[in-house]
Amino acid sequence: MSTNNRVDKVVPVFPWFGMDIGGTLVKLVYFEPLDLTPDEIRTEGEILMNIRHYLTSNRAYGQDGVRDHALELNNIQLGGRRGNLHFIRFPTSKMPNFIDLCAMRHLHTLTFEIFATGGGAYKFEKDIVEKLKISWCKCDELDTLIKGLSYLSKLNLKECFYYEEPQNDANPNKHPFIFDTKRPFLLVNIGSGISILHVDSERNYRRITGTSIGGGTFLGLSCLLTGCSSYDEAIQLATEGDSTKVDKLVKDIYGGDYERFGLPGHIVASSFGHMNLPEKREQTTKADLARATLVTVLNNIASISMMCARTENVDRILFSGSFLRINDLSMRILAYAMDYWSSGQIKAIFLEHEGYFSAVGCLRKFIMDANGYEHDHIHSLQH
Ligand SMILES: Nc1ncnc2c1ncn2[C@@H]1O[C@H](COP(=O)(O)OP(=O)(O)O)[C@@H](O)[C@H]1O
Ligand SMILES: CC(C)(COP(=O)(O)O)[C@@H](O)C(=O)NCCC(=O)O
Repeated sequence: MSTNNRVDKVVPVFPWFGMDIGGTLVKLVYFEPLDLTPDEIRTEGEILMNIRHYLTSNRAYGQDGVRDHALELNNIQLGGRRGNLHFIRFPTSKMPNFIDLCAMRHLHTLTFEIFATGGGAYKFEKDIVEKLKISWCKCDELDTLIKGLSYLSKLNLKECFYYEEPQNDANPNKHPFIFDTKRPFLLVNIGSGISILHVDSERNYRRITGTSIGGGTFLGLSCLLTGCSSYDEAIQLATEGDSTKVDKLVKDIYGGDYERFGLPGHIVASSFGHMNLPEKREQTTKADLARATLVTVLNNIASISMMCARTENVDRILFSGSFLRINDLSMRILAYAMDYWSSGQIKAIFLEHEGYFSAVGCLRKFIMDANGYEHDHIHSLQH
């Protein structure tokens, strides 16, 4: 650690990273300092300078790594320094290659600290500590999720948004939502699986429940049913498909609405309910199957989230997680479902940095720990 005289704060040694090694994707946030002093540049050393140039001058790293350029936050203040925040992802299945690449680029000859979270922070710890010399600090993924959310929603006033008229595809209708973390809300994190949290404040939350039917289910079933091989392809197919060719609707069973219990004819009575009949199977396309898979997963998420919001007595549901990446369709379906089933009482809110909050939370914790803020501990209760 070194002391920064300009702001009288302890500035941790560069490089500054936060990392979330999830069930499907690794999310890496990198803070690129823009205010390096001539002295710092002189002592930075070749390896660090190469890392900085490599990460900031490329948008793709090998075949699998991507820098989400559109999400970059420029010229921000973090830990008393000015810089750009970069958002990078790659598949968790490539984690062993990543560790080897770091060793090849001589990262193991440097001494620095990385705060990491997600299941992979535990699963890959032994390998990382053995092959690289870095100090590996594990953080809880839900603590850092809330920390990162709180930080980014304050930093970026356009972080949160909602749809005014979600069912109207022709109208973007995306509006910024000024988010107040002091009032309770539900946080539904749609990653490989799903965790649902009741958040009272940044320091106080409960994990209410979860479900295994999440982003991994959509991707896995889409690959099985359509032969596609990536998330982007699955989403593209779903956008083009018609789920009513696959799902049995209330009107397919009743010939109209089931009025007594308020079930309109257009809602799904049975997901994939048409697929037992050979003639129906013949009429469906890959796109229809991808769309039905998406709608099945979303209906389940919407119904569990709505039930939780009602029992927890909250009127805002925030949806995070990389499942919502390039997925305007799903956000609109969720927003419409919340609006429809709550008669406008419960609002669905979405986030620009989708799956990156836990990684940002790690970075923030790294800066705070350097400054000895041990008491910034989020109070988490198990259900
Ligand atoms: N490039 C991608 N590759 C794989 N899955 C992706 C990609 N982009 C979005 N997804 C979706 O995001 C989900 C993972 O979300 P994420 O929040 O990163 O969870 P995790 O932390 O479990 O990796 C996947 O299951 C998939 O539905
Ligand atoms: C185990 C997990 C917290 C891991 O997080 P992820 O990598 O999926 O983001 C999540 O997949 C989850 O909450 N699954 C649902 C488990 C359940 O409550 O049934």
